[in-house]
Amino acid sequence: MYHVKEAFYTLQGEGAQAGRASVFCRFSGCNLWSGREIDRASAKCSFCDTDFIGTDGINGGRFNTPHELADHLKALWPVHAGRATPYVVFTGGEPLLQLDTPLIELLHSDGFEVAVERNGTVIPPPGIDWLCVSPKGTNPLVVTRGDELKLVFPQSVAPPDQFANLDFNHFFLQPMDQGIAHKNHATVQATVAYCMANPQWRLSLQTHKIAGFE
Ligand SMILES: C[S@@+](CC[C@H](N)C(=O)[O-])C[C@H]1O[C@@H](n2cnc3c(N)ncnc32)[C@H](O)[C@@H]1O
Ligand SMILES: Nc1nc2[nH]cc(C(=O)O)c2c(=O)[nH]1
Ligand code: SF4
Ligand SMILES: [Mg+2]
Repeated sequence: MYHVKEAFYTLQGEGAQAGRASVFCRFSGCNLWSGREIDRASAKCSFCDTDFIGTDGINGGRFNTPHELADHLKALWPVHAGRATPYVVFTGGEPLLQLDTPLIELLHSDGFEVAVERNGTVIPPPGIDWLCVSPKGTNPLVVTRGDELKLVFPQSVAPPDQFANLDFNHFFLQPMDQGIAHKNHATVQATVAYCMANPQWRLSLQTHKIAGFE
């Protein structure tokens, strides 16, 4: 049984694939936070910007089999998509608590590329086409390779230096959203300054929030 908070068609807003049309599947639940505000301060990840409790979001629900969920996600990709490769992004919550090989294989057999946004503390199944890892505080990474490392910045206990030599093709810093408009905000300025002083790192802005397309 899969628990999905919400699923929707949009553009990837962040990182190296920003701007790409994507079906998002947001799984319910996370291993680093209950999702309840009352637990936030004591959670292993305390700056989360997402509601991932329950299955009550748009196109959310419980799915008994990988076939059911794959069909549900496939139906969100536009029929007249031309030459674009269909793309699904699994996020959450922590998607690797639920994503498994049968679901990945079904999506592959229908031509989808499969991407994952993960916190790095859960071992992924094989076959994922695009792995984004976003380390959280001192929670140990169980896998230190992937396509992109996207660190929310700043985290005092997780400075970028700690990750700069890991086996990734892209290194991004994403300003921590604290519910304040991005423009001219001190966190964005600090992130820009860090990337300018350490050009291995690139700026990732959450474009869906800035442009308001979601
Ligand atoms: C909500 S998380 C879900 C996936 C997974 N649990 C993870 O943490 O990577 C999706 C992305 O949003 C980022 N994120 C979460 N809270 C944020 C915040 N307050 N500001 C900026 N990015 C944030 C995460 O680091 C991650 O890259
Ligand atoms: N448009 C859009 N892009 C995203 N990239 C990563 C997201 C996430 O919450 O994992 C996200 C999201 O929530 N919306
Ligand atoms: S690990 Fe990801 S989903 Fe879990 S609380 Fe942190 S940002 Fe949110
Ligand atoms: Mg998000």
